[in-house]
Amino acid sequence: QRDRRAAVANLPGPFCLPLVGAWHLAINMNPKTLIERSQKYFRQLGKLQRAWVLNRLLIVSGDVEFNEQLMSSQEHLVKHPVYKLLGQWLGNGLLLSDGKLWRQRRKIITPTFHFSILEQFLEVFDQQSSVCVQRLEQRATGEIFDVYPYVCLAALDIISETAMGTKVNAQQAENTPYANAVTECTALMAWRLMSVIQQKELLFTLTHPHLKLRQMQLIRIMHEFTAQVIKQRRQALEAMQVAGTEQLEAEEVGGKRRMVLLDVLLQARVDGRALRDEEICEEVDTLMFEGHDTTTSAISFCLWCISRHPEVQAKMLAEILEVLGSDRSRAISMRDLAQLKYVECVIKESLRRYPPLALIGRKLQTDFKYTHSKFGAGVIPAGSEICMIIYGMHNDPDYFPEPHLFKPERHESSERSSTNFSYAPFSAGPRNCVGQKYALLEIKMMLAKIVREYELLPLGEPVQPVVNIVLRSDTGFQMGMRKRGQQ
Ligand code: HEM
Repeated sequence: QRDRRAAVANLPGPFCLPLVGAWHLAINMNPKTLIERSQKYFRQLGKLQRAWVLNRLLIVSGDVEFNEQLMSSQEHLVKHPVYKLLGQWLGNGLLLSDGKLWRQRRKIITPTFHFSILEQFLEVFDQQSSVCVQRLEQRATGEIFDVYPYVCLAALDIISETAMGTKVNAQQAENTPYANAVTECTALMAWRLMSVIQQKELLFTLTHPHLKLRQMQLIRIMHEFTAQVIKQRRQALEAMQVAGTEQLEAEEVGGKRRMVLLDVLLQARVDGRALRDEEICEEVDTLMFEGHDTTTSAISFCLWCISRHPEVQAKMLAEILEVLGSDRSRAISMRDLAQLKYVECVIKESLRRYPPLALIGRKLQTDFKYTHSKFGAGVIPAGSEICMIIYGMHNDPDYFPEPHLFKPERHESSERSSTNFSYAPFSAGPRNCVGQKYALLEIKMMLAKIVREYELLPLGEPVQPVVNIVLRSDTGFQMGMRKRGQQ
C-alpha cells in the first residue's frame, strides 16, 4: 500500500480520509452528477487525478497524452471491474472479455464490418430510416415531443436485421418488451454502477431484493429474445442448406439474402470447433446492446443539436438536397453518403459534444509506465483502476476552443481527428469500437432522411446529459418538427 501511495504521490487528488479514502465523494456520485462533478474536479485539480476509495486506487484521466498511451497499449486491455455488472446480460461477449478469448472473438468479428458487408446493410438503413420518417409524421405538428423513442426503435430494427438477419418490426409493434427491457435494465445498471455498495451483487441483493428480481426478469426477457433470433436464423440457414447450394447462391446473387454477423458466428471455428450456442448468444447480445443504444444516443443528441442551430440545419439541408435530390423513392448509395461531407462534420461535432460512451475504464494487471502527461512521467501500479473521461477530453478548451459551442466546422480539416487522441468517441487502439463505420453510416442515413423531410424546431427543454452507461438526457430530447414543403 505504501509503495502504491508513493507511486502516485505526484498526482493531485481529492482529500482522502484515513481508511475510507474519498468514500464521501464516491457515495455522492450518481448518473446525473457524474459529468458535472468530473468536469468540476478537472477544473479544480487538473486532468489527471488519483483517489483512494477504501484500498482501491482510482486514476481519473482527461489527459490526452496519458489516455493515448493507455488506449494504444497492447498490454493493458482488461476492462474495469465495474463492467462485470453487465456480465449477467452480455456474458463473455467482445465488450467484456479479455485475454485469449477476446483475441479469438475479435478476430472473428472484425471482418464482419468489412466495407463489402456494410454496403449490403445500406438497404436496411435506408428502409428502416424511411419507416422512422413515416412514424415521425404524426409528430410533425410543430408541438414539443421527445424524439428518443422513435430513434430507439428504428436503431433496434436496424441492428436486429443487420446483425442477425431478423426483422423484429419494433417500429411497427405497439409494445416492444425487448426494447423496454434494454432501456430499463441499462438505467438500473447505471444506477448500480454509480454506487460503491450496489456494485456488489450480494449487497445489491440484500438491500434491494425487489430490484434484483426485476433485473433477473429483464435479463430473462432479453436472453429469450436473443435466443429466439438465433433459432430463427439457424432454421433459415438450415432450410436453405436443405434446398441446396444453388438456391443459396442464387439468393445471394439476387440480393435477397445478405451475410449477417450471426452467419459468421454460426460458421466460425475456434481451435477447430464451432462456437457453442451460449457463446454465440453472448456475442449477439453484445452487438444488440452496443449496436443500438450507442447509436440511439448519438442520433438523438445530434437531432437535438440540429434543432437548436438553424444555420447548421440550413447548410445540411442544402447539401442533402444537392446530393440526394428530392426523390424519396431513390435508394441511397454508399457514394451518396460519402458525399455528405458537411453532415459528417455535424455528426462528428455532436459525438464530440455528447460522446455516447462518456467514459471507459481499465484495470491494470501490470504496472503502467507513462510519459509526458500534464504531470510528467510516472508509473501507475498494477491493480489500479483507470477511468478515461472521453467527455472531459472532448469538452476541454485546451483541445477544443469554446467547447460548449456547437461548431461542425471544427472537423472540416480532416487530419486533426484521425491522428489526435483528444477526439476519441469510438475509443482508439486495440480495444476500439468494431462498429465505428457501421455506426457512422447508420447515423448519416437517419439524419439525412429526417432532415430532408422535416424542419427541426428549437422547442422544449435543453438536454441534461446523464450517464446511463450510455449517455442519455434526463429531460429527454425535446424538439418540435414541421414537414417541409416539397422541394
Ligand atoms: C455512435 C455509436 C457508437 C459509439 C460512440 C461507440 C463507442 C464505443 C467505444 C468508446 C468503445 C470502447 C469501449 C471500452 O473500451 O470500454 C466501443 C466498443 C465496442 N463497440 Fe462501439 N460504439 C458505437 C456503435 C457501435 C456499433 C453500431 C456496434 C456494433 C454493431 C458496436 C460494437 C462495439 C463492440 C463489440 C465493442 C467492444 C470492442 C472490443 O472491446 O474489442 N459499437 N464502442
